[in-house]
Amino acid sequence: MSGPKDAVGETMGETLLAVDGVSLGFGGVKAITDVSFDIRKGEIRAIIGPNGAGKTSMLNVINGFYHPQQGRITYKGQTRSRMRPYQAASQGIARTFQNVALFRGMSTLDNIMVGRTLRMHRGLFWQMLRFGPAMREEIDHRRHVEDIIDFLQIEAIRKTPVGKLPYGLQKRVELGRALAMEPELLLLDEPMAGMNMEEKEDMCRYILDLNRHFGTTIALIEHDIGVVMDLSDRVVVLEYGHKIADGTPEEVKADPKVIDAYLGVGH
Ligand SMILES: Nc1ncnc2c1ncn2[C@@H]1O[C@H](COP(=O)(O)OP(=O)(O)OP(=O)(O)O)[C@@H](O)[C@H]1O
Repeated sequence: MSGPKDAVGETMGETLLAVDGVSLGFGGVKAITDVSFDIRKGEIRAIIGPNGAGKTSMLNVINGFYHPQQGRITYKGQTRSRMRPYQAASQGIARTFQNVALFRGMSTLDNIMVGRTLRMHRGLFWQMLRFGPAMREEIDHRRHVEDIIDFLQIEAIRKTPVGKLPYGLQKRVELGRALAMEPELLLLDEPMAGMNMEEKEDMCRYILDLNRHFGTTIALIEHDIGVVMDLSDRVVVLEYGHKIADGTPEEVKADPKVIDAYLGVGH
């Protein structure tokens, strides 16, 4: 597994997304309380914290799935308190889920093609005729999907129904579907959950390659602290819905609040 990144650190800079004073509750349950942090262009930003800390809720706020009762999200300079997930997607925010969310009966290739639908401009009429501009567009989409299949080294399973694949490969296909949207900001919810050591190392490599070679900004939730420390440029730590720390992996690791709340538990 690679060590901390240096190359990206040099190009990292302007704020891509800012979370400002966000609070989110479900009835009596406060999932997030007055949390602020930013994600800079080109970085890998980890969100960590114990179970129930509000991490997944935060990803859901960022991609428009939940609307915060308080606070705002500013993405590429545009501030919003509400946005639908499809708007987030069309503005370049893609995500994967804690539990794989693929069409299990469909092949790897078709699942990744689904990720392209947002990028298709021609209407159904042209698509049905497979004629002129629609045909050219479909060829472009297929080429893009083939590039993703190459990148993720899943050529051998391109025709396999994803329900038949081992879990680690399903997670890789799900990453492929998110990549098909050509995201500027990629949200990964526990991309390594349930994986063995080798699968984790592979996934780490894909995430780092994506970030380094394609410049994709990544925000990820991950429970494996070793992975977080290796991959991330900066880490935000939540506990019971509150932000308790924010900084480089080294800063966060040394923070007594984090040690008490999180690292102290199993490390
Ligand atoms: N849809 C919901 N309805 C009611 N309560 C919810 C909902 N989603 C989350 N919560 C509650 O909000 C709090 C934060 O949950 P969340 O799933 O965001 O935490 P998490 O840090 O992602 O946890 P984990 O690491 O276990 O996935 C928890 O108390 C959870 O029970």
